[in-house]
Amino acid sequence: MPPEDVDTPLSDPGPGPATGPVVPPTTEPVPDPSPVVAGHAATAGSAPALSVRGLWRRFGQKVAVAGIDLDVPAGSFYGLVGPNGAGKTTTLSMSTGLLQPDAGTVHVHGQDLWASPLQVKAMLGVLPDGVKLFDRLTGEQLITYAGLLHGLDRDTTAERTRDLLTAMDLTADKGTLVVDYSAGMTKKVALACALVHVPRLLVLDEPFEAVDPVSAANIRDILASYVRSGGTVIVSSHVMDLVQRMCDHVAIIAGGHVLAAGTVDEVRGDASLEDRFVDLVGGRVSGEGLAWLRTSSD
Ligand SMILES: Nc1ncnc2c1ncn2[C@@H]1O[C@H](COP(=O)(O)OP(=O)(O)OP(=O)(O)O)[C@@H](O)[C@H]1O
Repeated sequence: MPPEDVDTPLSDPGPGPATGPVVPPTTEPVPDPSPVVAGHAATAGSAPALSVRGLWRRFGQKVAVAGIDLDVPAGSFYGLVGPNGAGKTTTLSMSTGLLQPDAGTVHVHGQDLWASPLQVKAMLGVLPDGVKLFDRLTGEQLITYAGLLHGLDRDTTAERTRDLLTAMDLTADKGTLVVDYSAGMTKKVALACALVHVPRLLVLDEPFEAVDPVSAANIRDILASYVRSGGTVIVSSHVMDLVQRMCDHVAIIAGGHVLAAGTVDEVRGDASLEDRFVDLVGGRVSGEGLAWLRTSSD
């Protein structure tokens, strides 16, 4: 039986102490995952990092997610794209234990999320949409709190907190209350909290929204390094160009359904991802529609 909905990623301490650097070392990169189409087997011999089957969620009369199947290969950098209201956040929330599905199963590295929520959540780093944080803590305190909740010892937590503050360009503001952070700073400190315990699977809902270009480039480097070392990242984004450049796999969802999924090259074919997205999703409207919006009287 699934647990009740949870509204903060910091509410579940992961078991066991963990050690090691904040971002897994890059000295032994793992090879890129082999091409996979969602719903099919992942890299031979290993369970997908995330496997969802028949995921459903309704809000009143609105079906937000209508029976989604998705396999995210271990070691992939996976983009989840779709128009506003497509069901991305609802899918990611159900895939990370933040929202109870009406039906369907979620497995993370082969383990059933709802049967073993604590074990599975210890493998997850989550940046949810509309992050709810303990914002009366300073940035430094918040990352420290996240590390300790996940069972890290104090020295490891302090070291990683320092490194993460540097990586997110938040060192100068480490003593500022999170409630006084800008939207981008809040996003970055939340991302630091998601990384501090070195999860096996990072699930990031719109991680670059409101983040400045330099910080975004730094975060992309951190995530790319994390993937090269064997971690798996799922990001939702509306920026097709970014997903095409950054991700190796992508799923396009709309209306609570998966329209296409696979490697980025498989999904986009000969077109750009953006053109493929518009082809599949449709919805372009003529710019001639808002005649009253013209400022010239001509
Ligand atoms: N708590 C809720 N109560 C009622 N309806 C909801 C709720 N959460 C989501 N929905 C509805 O479910 C649908 C999917 O929403 P969701 O937030 O998953 O979309 P999304 O793809 O993340 O959109 P966006 O790109 O705009 O963030 C939308 O129609 C939305 O209005």
